[in-house]
Order: sequence, then C-alpha cells, then structure tokens
Amino acid sequence: MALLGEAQPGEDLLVVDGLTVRFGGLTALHDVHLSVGAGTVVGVIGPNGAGKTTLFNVVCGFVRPQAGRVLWRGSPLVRHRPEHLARLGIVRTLQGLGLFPGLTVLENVMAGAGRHARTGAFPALVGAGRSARDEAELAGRARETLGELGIADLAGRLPGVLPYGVRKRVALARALVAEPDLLLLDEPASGLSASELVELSTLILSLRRHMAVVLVEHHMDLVMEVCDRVVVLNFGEVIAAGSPAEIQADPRVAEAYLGDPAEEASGA
Ligand SMILES: Nc1ncnc2c1ncn2[C@@H]1O[C@H](COP(=O)(O)OP(=O)(O)OP(=O)(O)O)[C@@H](O)[C@H]1O
Repeated sequence: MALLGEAQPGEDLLVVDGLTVRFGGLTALHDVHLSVGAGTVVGVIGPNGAGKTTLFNVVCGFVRPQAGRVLWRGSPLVRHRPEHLARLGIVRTLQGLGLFPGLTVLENVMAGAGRHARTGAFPALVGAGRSARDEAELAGRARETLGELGIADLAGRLPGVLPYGVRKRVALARALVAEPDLLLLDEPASGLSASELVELSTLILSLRRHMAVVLVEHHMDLVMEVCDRVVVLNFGEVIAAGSPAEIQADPRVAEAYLGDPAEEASGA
C-alpha cells in the first residue's frame, strides 16, 4: 500500500493526559489517560455512554475538556479545530459515513485529501485553487487507494446506489487518501457482513505498517483480533488497559458489560 508513515515505531504519537469532560452535571470523561504509539492499534471499548465518542471528539477538537491535555508528537494541541486535523496527520472516520451524495466515489475520496490540499476545505472540495497537475496527481492517488480497498471499478458511481458495506469502504478510502499518521476509526464494523468483517480485520492489520490506529468498536472479536492494546472505559473512567488477552480475562470488564444491549447486538 502506498501510504507513507513518517513516525518511527515506538514513538508516542498521541497522548491523552488526564482528560475530564463534563456536560452540565454529567461527567462524560474523568481523568482519562492513554497513549498511542506509532504503528500500533489501540482499541477503546466500553458500554454505551462510556465516553468513547467524547474521547474522539476531544482529540478532534469538537469538544473542549474541563481538564487535561491532548499531546500530538509531544506538543499540546491548543484550541485545535477539526478542519486542521488532516494537516497534522490525524484523520477520523465517522459512525455516519458522511459521504457527499452528489459526488462520485472518486470525488468523495479526493475530498478527503485535506492534508495535501493547498486550499481550505470548500475550495479543495470543488477543485478550485488546485492546478490541473495537482488535480491529476490527487485523482491518481484516490484511484490507487480505491484499488487497495478493492473498489476501483466503482470510482464513477454515486455512493447512494452502493451497498452499505461498500459505502463504508469509500469512507475509509477517503480517510486513507490523506495518508494520516493516526487514523481514528469510529465503529468501522457496524453493519458489515461476516465476510466484510474478515476483510476489515485484514485491512486494519495491514495499516499498522503505515500509521497508528485508534479503534472505537463494539464488535469484540474484531477488537481482540486487531488491537495491540485495549483501553476500557466505563462511566467515563478507564477501568482497565492492557493486551487483548489481559482485557478478556479482567473481571471488571465483564462486569461493566453485563446487560449492555450493544454488546448483545454485536454477538460478541
Ligand atoms: N454534547 C453532549 N451533551 C450532553 N451530554 C453528552 C453530549 N455528548 C455526550 N454526552 C453524554 O456523555 C456520555 C458519554 O457519551 P459518549 O457518546 O461519549 O459515549 P459512547 O461510549 O461513545 O457511547 P456509544 O457506545 O453509545 O456511542 C453519555 O452519557 C452521553 O449522553
């Protein structure tokens, strides 16, 4: 895969240091610490409402914490905004796919190349401000990424006509074309068939050569298969962190999940 990783293995790319987030009287995160090394896949799991999405939202600059910091390559991210992330080398996929219905698959993927675009999001989206050469180079990279995900033949289609699993791949291609150093994956397994899950697992494992991944996911089989480390949140607090085997054997984790409907729904 032609995705370039600049970080050295073992380097801590992302450090979340003592994050606390409150929404009115509700504490969504309380003193959360975690670190993500280059070339590692870190799973963030926990029952519904545990704070996983809030954690992503803080890293992405959507939510400001009441306490704590997010460090990127050793420097605190101060008042960072979601639109600056791709240029830092951080890209997130959304639970909702967020594809543009009026753009083709190829155009949707090209719209994800924020890190390399020389202009802001809207001009980049419509192609303004890029030279014909930039445009051709970007289209080539977008096609290559679609090829790596096995959907190059769908480049000219509109996303609305494609099955959900394929649209998820398009959303992933849009994230990967930015060649991130850190990919934040928000429930990539939801809605996928058993065979698509196997492909997703292989893909995530292959990404490690190029980038770090943080995976928020309810599908435990996938988490246990692809993650180097797993962090478990419950009611906004880290209740366990360790290897997949350690997490599976931890009684506090089983207890946190007892009766969680999302868990039952995922069949894990
Ligand atoms: N903008 C907000 N305003 C008020 N409360 C919020 C807001 N965002 C999240 N919450 C609350 O914060 C808590 C953590 O929510 P969050 O979405 O981070 O959990 P989650 O682990 O991602 O859940 P799920 O697995 O269901 O997606 C929940 O109680 C939620 O209702």
